[in-house]
Amino acid sequence: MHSWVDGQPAGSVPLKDRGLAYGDGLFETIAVRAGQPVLLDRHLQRLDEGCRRLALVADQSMIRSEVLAYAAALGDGVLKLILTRGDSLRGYGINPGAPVRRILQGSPPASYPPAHGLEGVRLFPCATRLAEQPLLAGLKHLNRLEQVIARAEWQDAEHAEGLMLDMSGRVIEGVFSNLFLVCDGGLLTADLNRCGVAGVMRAEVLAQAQVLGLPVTVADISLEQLRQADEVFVCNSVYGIWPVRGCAAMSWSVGPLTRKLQGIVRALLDI
Ligand SMILES: C=C(O[C@@H]1C=C(C(=O)O)C=C[C@H]1N)C(=O)O
Ligand SMILES: Cc1ncc(COP(=O)(O)O)c(C=O)c1O
Repeated sequence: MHSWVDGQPAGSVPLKDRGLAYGDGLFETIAVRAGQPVLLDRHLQRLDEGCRRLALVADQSMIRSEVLAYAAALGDGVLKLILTRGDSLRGYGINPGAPVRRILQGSPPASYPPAHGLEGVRLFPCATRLAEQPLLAGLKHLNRLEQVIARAEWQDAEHAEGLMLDMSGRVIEGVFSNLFLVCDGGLLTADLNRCGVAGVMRAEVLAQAQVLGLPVTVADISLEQLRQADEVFVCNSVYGIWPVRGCAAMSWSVGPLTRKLQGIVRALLDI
């Protein structure tokens, strides 16, 4: 399907776009089923928070309308929404008059091997560490070089995702997913106030855990806590939940809490 730029079919953006020059913008990757964007409110909430923190002035109701119209035309697939701070010729200085640019791209449904969800995955232990930057932590901004470098660390099919630590060795997330541990019947996921992306699926899993009455802890996680977890899973907005069976010398069984949450998320994503 054709991409849209500022609500019009288009295949390119100007060379002066600040998203290209500086990664000055935000993005959302949204699963679309039967013409409906899945978890749209959560995506738009994160985008709104990103706009607030980056002082990007965007018309949120126009964005919602465009996403709904684009998703309806896409049917089933993945919708990528990019907002950039528009154009500037050179220099970091912001041109307050430049309107925020809206880019919508559609792609077919993700084609991950079904075994990832059924049998679980292994994580590659990435050497690339996440830098701490509280100003940007949690946002899905366009500067994703750490993930690009980390994803280039493995090519084999044995590893479906990578494990990323911060500079102090804390366990943070996957390269394109968030990470959960099941410990003593409750969920533990990393505090993302220093680095990491606060995923929409992570937020949904936390909300579902609350509905199920599960104890939830958001805190710093050590490698030793990861090793001793009863179950481990990763999640994102596109594939839902993958149980994790191993990472380097660590291994886990696929357990009942992971399966329960996976079932709930599968129903949402219709997969
Ligand atoms: C990096 C993108 O999006 C992330 C990656 C995936 C995926 O590959 O499964 C899913 C959702 C996003 N968190 C992208 O370019 O869309
Ligand atoms: C670094 C990182 N963490 C987590 C996620 C998961 O985010 P979401 O659940 O919003 O797809 C992504 C998705 O791109 C990501 O790139």
